[in-house]
Amino acid sequence: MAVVEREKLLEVKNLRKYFPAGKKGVLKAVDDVSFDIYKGETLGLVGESGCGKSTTGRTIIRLYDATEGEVLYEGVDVHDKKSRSELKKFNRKMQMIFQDPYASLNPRMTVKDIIAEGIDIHGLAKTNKDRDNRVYELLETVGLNREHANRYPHEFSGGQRQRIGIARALAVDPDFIIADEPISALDVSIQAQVVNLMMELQKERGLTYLFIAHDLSMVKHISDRVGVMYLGNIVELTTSDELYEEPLHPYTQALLSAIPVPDPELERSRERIILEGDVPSPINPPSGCRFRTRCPHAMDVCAAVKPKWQEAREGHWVACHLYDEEAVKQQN
Ligand SMILES: Nc1ncnc2c1ncn2[C@@H]1O[C@H](COP(=O)(O)OP(=O)(O)OP(=O)(O)O)[C@@H](O)[C@H]1O
Repeated sequence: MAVVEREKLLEVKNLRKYFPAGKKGVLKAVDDVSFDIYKGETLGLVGESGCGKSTTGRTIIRLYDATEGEVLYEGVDVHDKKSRSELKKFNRKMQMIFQDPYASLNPRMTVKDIIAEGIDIHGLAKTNKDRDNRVYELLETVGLNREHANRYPHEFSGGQRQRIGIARALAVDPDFIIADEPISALDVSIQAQVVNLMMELQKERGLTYLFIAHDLSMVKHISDRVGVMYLGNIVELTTSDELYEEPLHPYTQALLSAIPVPDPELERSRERIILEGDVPSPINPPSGCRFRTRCPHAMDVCAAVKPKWQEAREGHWVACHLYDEEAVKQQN
């Protein structure tokens, strides 16, 4: 895939986001994460609940300050102290769509005012009529219509509310959108519609997406490349096709084995990989490797030395001692 030759829009370098966690010290929600996103691509980010996907997205867009590391947008660090006007410029380029279309829209505002918020902040409409027309156009872009403009969020279904959230994000004509589990709260029948809408908008407007999700099958459908997060780290990153066909990390293999396939015959014959223990929490991370049953090293090496982040094959990155013999040797 030509992705590797494309121009970088975003570079995330050694990003860490720690939260204070009482007497226990710090909670390492994001712990040294690095990746690039190329212009016009969709990078999927998957992993179990609590692994740090949302915190990564929120830190990139500056909803949180980074504890350490850099986020370069077109080569400029978004976390550097900037003037108000520079920050405003960034805010226009990067937008976010949230998981819960019920909670993320102000119930007291009309759809028109919700969508026009960014238009107002950035002074994009010269007159009220211009403002209205922009809102009507955006409603039509996301598959709603102008009659919806004066209604309130509670009058809409989940899928329609997510469309309103998308229209709100598009109102300032961004280049980059972080979609934080935009379909998780929706009925399965509606999920594909929202994903298809996002893909159409990407094609029409040249958008770049960071698409955060639980659902691995939908992520494959929308993403050019996919990163797998585990306990605040990205453990594997490659093209969507390669990740699903030849996953290297035992954690990715386990996540993929949990996706049911429609063919009952095939489903019965598949090996389902069971991960040891509960979903790990960064507040109390497991001391040994959770993948030891899959790993010939079968030792606590992961707890002692973090596996190196390396390109195991061209464009296919992984952090696992299965592919880091040097670290294993040092431990022996
Ligand atoms: N504002 C915060 N203050 C303290 N801890 C937080 C905060 N936000 C997230 N966390 C913690 O950071 C860790 C990562 O959370 P995050 O929401 O990023 O995970 P996630 O992978 O997006 O999970 P989910 O899919 O459940 O949203 C969790 O342990 C969470 O409890």
